Amino acid sequence: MDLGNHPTVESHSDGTVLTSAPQDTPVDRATAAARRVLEALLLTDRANANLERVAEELNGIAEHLEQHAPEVRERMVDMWSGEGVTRHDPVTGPENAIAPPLVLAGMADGSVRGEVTLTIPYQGPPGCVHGGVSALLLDHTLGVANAWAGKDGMTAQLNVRYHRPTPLFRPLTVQGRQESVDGRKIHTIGSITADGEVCVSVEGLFIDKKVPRPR
Ligand SMILES: CCCCCCCCCCCC(=O)SCCNC(=O)CCNC(=O)[C@H](O)C(C)(C)COP(=O)(O)OP(=O)(O)OC[C@H]1O[C@@H](n2cnc3c(N)ncnc32)[C@H](O)[C@@H]1OP(=O)(O)O
Repeated sequence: MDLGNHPTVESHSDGTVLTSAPQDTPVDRATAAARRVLEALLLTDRANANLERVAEELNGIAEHLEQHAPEVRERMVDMWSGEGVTRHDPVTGPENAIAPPLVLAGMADGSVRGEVTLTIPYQGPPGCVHGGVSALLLDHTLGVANAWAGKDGMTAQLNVRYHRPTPLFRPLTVQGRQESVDGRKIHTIGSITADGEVCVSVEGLFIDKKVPRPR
């Protein structure tokens, strides 16, 4: 992808935040509220007599947002301008309601890491994180690790090993690190740990390829 100018381990200090932490802006507050709605819908009593009204009100909000939406092409240009690269993705994006969102920092040793606690919308097995969600978090984290290392690409392979169930409702540490670069091939590894134990580990092969930003 064309990531534009972004911090790298060569140019920035230990602990540099690489993704967009949620801010106190209307769009971030609205997205946080949507995240809260997603979770509340899963948790509320199925017999809640007001669900019909909830559906009407949520559809009303969606209609309002749709009425104020520019053409998708135009919106995409705006989305990918400036800092946009980390504001809308499904892992770290504060503007994306399906993102937890995970905040990642770059370390002086070349790794990137962040902490996140996942809740009911990300459930796979009872009380545990869905394996696809873990793969999503790690794919993106490896992508950010590549950007931090200064050579990024597109995922060609992601080999995922699930060592033990990944718990919901507990702090998880997500990390990634570029291992080596061989021409256009980039090898990157990562893991999700809970209470110091590895739940998921990945090895990724990325290929250096630039997908231009919409203009
Ligand atoms: C702070 C800002 C943060 C911002 C950070 C944001 C991070 C976002 C991270 C998101 C990451 C994603 O989800 S990316 C989206 C998911 N991935 C994709 O959609 C990729 C779809 N696939 C493709 O576009 C393509 O197949 C590519 C790019 C992977 C490769 O195509 P290509 O460019 O034509 O390259 P090609 O000539 O085929 O291959 C080049 C060399 O790589 C090898 N190769 C290619 N594919 C594979 C493969 N799957 N497995 C093994 N080897 C492979 C070839 O054999 C060849 O080796 P040799 O003959 O040279 O030895």
